[in-house]
Amino acid sequence: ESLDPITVPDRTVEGFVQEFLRELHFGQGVDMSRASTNDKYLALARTVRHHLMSRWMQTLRHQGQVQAKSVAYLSAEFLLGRQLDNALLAADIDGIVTEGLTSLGIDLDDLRQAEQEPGLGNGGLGRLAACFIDSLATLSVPSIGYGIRYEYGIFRQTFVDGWQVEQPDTWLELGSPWEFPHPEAAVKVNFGGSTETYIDDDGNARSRWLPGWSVIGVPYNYMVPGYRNGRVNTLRLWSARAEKSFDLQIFNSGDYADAVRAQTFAENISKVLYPEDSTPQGKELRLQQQYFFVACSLADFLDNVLPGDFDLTKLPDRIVFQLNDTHPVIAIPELMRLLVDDRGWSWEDAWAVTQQVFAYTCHTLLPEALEVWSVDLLGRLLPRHLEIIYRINDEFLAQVRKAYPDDELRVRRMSIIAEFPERAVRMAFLATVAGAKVNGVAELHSQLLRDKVLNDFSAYFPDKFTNVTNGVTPRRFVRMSNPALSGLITEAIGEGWVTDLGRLRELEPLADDAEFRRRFAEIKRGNKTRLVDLLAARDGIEISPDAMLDVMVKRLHEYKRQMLKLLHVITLYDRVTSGELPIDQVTPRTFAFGAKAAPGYKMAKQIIGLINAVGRTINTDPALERRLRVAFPANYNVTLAETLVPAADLSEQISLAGKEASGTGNMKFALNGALTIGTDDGANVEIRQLVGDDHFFLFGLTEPEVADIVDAGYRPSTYYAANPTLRRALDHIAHGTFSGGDQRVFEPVVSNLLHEDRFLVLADFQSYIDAQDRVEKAYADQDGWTRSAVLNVARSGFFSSDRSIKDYLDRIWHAEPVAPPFV
Ligand SMILES: CCc1ccc([C@H](C)CC(=O)N[C@@H]2O[C@H](CO)[C@@H](O)[C@H](O)[C@H]2O)cc1
Repeated sequence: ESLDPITVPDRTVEGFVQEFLRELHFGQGVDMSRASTNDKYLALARTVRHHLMSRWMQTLRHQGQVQAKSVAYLSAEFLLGRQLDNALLAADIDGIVTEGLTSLGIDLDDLRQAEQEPGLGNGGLGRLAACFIDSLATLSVPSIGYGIRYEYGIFRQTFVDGWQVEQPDTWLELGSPWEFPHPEAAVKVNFGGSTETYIDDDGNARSRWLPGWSVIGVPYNYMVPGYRNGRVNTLRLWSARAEKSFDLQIFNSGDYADAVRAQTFAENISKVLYPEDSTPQGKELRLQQQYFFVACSLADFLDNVLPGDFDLTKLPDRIVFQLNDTHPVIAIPELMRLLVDDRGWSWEDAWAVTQQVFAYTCHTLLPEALEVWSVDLLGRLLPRHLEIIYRINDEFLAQVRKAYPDDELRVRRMSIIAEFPERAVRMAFLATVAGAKVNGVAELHSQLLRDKVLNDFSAYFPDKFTNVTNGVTPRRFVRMSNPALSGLITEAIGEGWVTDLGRLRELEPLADDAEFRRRFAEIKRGNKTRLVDLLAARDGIEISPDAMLDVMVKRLHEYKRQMLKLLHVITLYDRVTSGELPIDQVTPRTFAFGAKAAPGYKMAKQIIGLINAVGRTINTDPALERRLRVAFPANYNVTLAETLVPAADLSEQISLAGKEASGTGNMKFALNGALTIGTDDGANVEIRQLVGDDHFFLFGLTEPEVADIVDAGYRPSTYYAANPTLRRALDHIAHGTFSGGDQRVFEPVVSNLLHEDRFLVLADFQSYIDAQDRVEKAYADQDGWTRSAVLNVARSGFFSSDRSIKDYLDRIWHAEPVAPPFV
C-alpha cells in the first residue's frame, strides 16, 4: 500500500537543510540571522518529526486494519528523558542532521542542550515505563502508553549550602515540539456526587452515579519510534481543564477571580507530579489524578480506538491493560462501571471480562509504599466505585470462606477492605483479586511477593503469580549515551546487538584480547573526560579522569543506604587523616552521588546535607592531595545519567537485602562496563549469576539472614560498640568534623543509626568495608579490571527491556508483534 509521497522527506543533507530552513522560516517565523538557539532547536525538532510522521500514520492505519491484540500500558509516570537524540537514532538521520547543521554553522550539541527533559516521573518505575514503550515499539507490538501530562514534572533540585531546595520544573516554558494536542478527542471525567438505586426496564435493581462535578481531559500524543523498524507507537498523556474554562456571567458580575475558578480548579489535577516515590501521602488530589487519567484512557480506548461495532465480550482478545503498580488500579472498578452502568451489562458478564483484561506489576517491597485509600475519601470522590469495590470484595471473600471454612482470620487478612487503622481499600489486594496476572520485577522480589507480601493470595491463586525481571533499553543507555563503546562493539560483532542484546555474548572471547581491552579502557577514560568537562561546566565541580569513578545514583531513600556509602568515604578519610594510611597508598577515587529526596522526607534531606558537608570537608582538605574527591551534582535526572553511567568504574548497589524490588541503574552500569559492588538484593542477584562471582563484589547479609536478625531483635549500638572503625566514622559525624564542630545539625542521622537503623547499615558495615578493600586490590590490576568490565558487558545482554517485553508477551499478555510494512 503506497503512501502519499509528500510525507516522506528525502534523507539527504540538502533535503534536510531545506526542510530545516523551511521550519525556521514558516514554523518559527525567523531567518537564520535572527534565530535564537531555541528557535533552531524547535525547528530541528519539527524537521526530525517529519522523518517519523509517515511511519506513525502507517502504524495507526495498519493497527486500525488488523485489529491485532494490543497492550495498553497504564502508568502515572513516564520518565522519558530528552527526545531529540532518540528520534534521530530511530529515524537513522543523525548523520545527515549533524552534517546539515554544520553546513549552516550550527553545532548540534548546542541545540541538544536547549531541550528540556520531560521529567514526568520520580525514578525507577517511571523510567521503566519509558524503556518498556521503547521496546514495545522496537519489537513491533501494537501498544499505547497512557499517562498524565503534568504541567510541572519532578522538581528541579538545587543545593543551598549543601541542602536540597526544590524549584518548579517549568519544562513546557520554551515550547514542547514532541507533543501533538488533540482537543477534539477530549474526554469528560466525573467526580463526587452520590449514587442512587433504581429498577431497570428488565426489573433488575441497579445503581447509578449522580456525579457532583466534572473536568475535561485533553489528550496529547507523543511519538514512540521503534528502532529503524518502520513502527511508531503512541504515548497518550492527558491534561485536565475545566468544562467551562471561563464563566462570562460571573465575570460580568465583576467577580473576575471566580470566573476562572473552575478552570484553575480543574487544571490542578494535572498540574504537578507527586514527588514521592515510596510513601504515599494519601492526598485527595493524588486520587483525582489517578482516576482522571484512568477514566480518560478507558473511555478513549473503548470509544476511539476500538471500532464502533466492537463486541466487548471479546475485549480480552483485543487488549490487555498493564497496571504499572497500584497507581492506576482504580481502572478495575471503572471498567465495571462502564460495562454495568453505562452499557447495561449484568454484573457477572462484566466481571468475567474485567478479570481477563487487567494485569498488575508490583514495584516495591516496602509495606508503606502499598497504597490504601480511605473509604471516606473514596466514598466522597468516587461513590459508585466504592460500591463496586465493596461488591467485588464481598464476592471474593465468599469464595475465600468456601475455600477456607472457619478461618475468619484469613478472610480478614485477605479482605480488600482494611479495618485498621481506618477502613480503607488496599489497592494491591484489589489488583491481585481482579488481575489475571501479578508479577514482581526480579526473581527475588517475585519470590518475596509470593512468600511474604501477598502470600495468602499466592496460596489462593497459585497460577496468578509470575516474575518478569526488569530491563533497560539498549538504544538510549548504550547506543545513544555511549557511542564510543557502541562503535567498538559494532566493529567487533556487527550492529545486530542494538535490537538483540543477547549477542553481546559474542564479545566474551575478546575479554582475553589485550588490544580490545586497551581500546575498551581508552573508551572508558574518554567517557570519564566527557563527564569531567560536563561537571565542570554544569556544576563547577572539578574531578580527575584518572581517578576510579565510584558512582551511587538513585533516589535518596534509607533502604538504598547512601549512608553506608558515606561511612565508607568517612572511613577512608579517617584512615588518611589519622595517619593510618599514607596518602600515596590511597587509590585516587571520586565518589559521585546523584539523588533527589522527596520534599517531605526529612531524614533523606538530612542525609543529602551530610553528603555535601562531608564532600566539602574532603574536597578542601589539602592532606588528601585531591586523591579522594566527592562529586554531588544537583538535579540528577535521565540526561545526567546518560553521561555519568558510561564513565563509571564502580556501580554502588548496596540496598538492604529484601528491600530493592529490582533496580535498573544496576543494569545500565553493567552494560556500560562498570563493576558492581552490591548485596544479594533485587536484580543484583541475577546480575551476579550472569557476570560471575569473580566479576562482582558481593557483600552483606542475605534476605533470610536479615529476617532472622530482625526477628531476633536488632540492636545497632552493639555493632557500634564492637567495631572501632565504625565507631570512628560515626563519631566524626557526631563530633561535628563535617559541620565545623556543630554537633547538633547531623545528630538525628547518627542517633537514628545508633538506635533504630531500620535498614541495618551498621550490621553490614564491616562486610562492605572489606568488599571495598577487595575493590581497591582489584582496581590496582587495571588490565584485570578491564577484563572483568568487558565480561560484565558481554554477559549483561539479558537485561535488555526487549527481553522483559518478550517475557510479558509470553507469560502475561499473550499478544504478538505485528510488523507493519516498512516505509
Ligand atoms: C505513591 C507513592 C509511590 C510512588 C512510586 C512508587 C514506585 C513503585 C517506586 C519505584 O519507583 N519503585 C522502583 O521501581 C523500579 C522499577 O521496577 C525498581 O527497579 C526499583 O527497585 C523500585 O524501587 C511507590 C510509591
